[in-house]
Amino acid sequence: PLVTSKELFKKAYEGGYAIGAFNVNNMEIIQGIVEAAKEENSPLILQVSAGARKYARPVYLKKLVEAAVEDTGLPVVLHLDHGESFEICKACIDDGFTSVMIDGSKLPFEENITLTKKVVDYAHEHGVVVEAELGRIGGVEDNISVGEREATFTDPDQALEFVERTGVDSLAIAIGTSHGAYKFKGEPYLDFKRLEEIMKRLPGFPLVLHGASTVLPEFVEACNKYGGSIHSAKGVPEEMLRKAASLGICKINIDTDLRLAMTAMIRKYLAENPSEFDPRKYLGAAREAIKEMVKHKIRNVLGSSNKL
Ligand SMILES: O=C(COP(=O)(O)O)N(O)CCCCOP(=O)(O)O
Ligand code: NA
Ligand SMILES: [Zn+2]
Repeated sequence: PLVTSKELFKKAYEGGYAIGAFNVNNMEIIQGIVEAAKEENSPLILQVSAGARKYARPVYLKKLVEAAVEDTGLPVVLHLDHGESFEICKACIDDGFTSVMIDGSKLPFEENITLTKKVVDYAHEHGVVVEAELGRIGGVEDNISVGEREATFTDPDQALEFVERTGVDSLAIAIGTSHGAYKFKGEPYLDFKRLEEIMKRLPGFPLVLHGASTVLPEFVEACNKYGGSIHSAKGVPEEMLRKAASLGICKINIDTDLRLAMTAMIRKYLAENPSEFDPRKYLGAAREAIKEMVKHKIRNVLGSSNKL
């Protein structure tokens, strides 16, 4: 069935593990992710960005996720990733999503609170949970100085006030990650001191880590071996993610690692099978690559195997 993340996060917090939140854009990606979670007996969040809704059109993604739930019997959270307006959150809630993110992190503090509270009120009326964001998760190429770090990372006192005033169910925090494949120019760094300060103020409250792909080198190399050109790509070491999962981080967002695994596999397949032109061959190989990547994340990063 489709479920909210409320109980999943509570168990994850107490159990010292995290739930994977994987972005979906088409059938093969959904199938690969869900097959992995089934085999690992793991709770799962499938998340849809605004870009995915535009690419696949909402009804296709909704029906594909419903098909995955029917086919596997898995409890799945269907989550809107980075909703930027009340309207898109409302549309997803009305469309049967069980969780939405309202990302007001670009707004001033008070406006983020007002917008988030409006979404929380509507969502809670409909039995849906809400994730918000405080602090700026960097863009793709951000490499920020200490000064900027203070300005963009989540302030622990503000986090407490934000949660109290909005009633939000989970909070995406900024402690050094950024979206995409180019997260760090220097050494990877997550501000665990800041995470612990936030946890002190919000004991037991589910925190969310965005920009949590590792950008595994073997997949970047495979992309480049078969015609790709991806350079200076760097992500969050899996050791750091395991530490975050053992702490108050209950949801870990992963998209880039799936993109790299899928792209490497398709490039490799086409290079090694030049006379093949049946899309099921390379899309099927891509599906397998997604499945293996998600199983790896569940086992090696999230710790959510056999937690269903
Ligand atoms: O935190 C993350 C993923 O972080 P990652 O890039 O480290 O995997 N996410 O929230 C996923 C962002 C996906 C963006 O999707 P569109 O291209 O459709 O806008
Ligand atoms: Na955790
Ligand atoms: Zn994100």
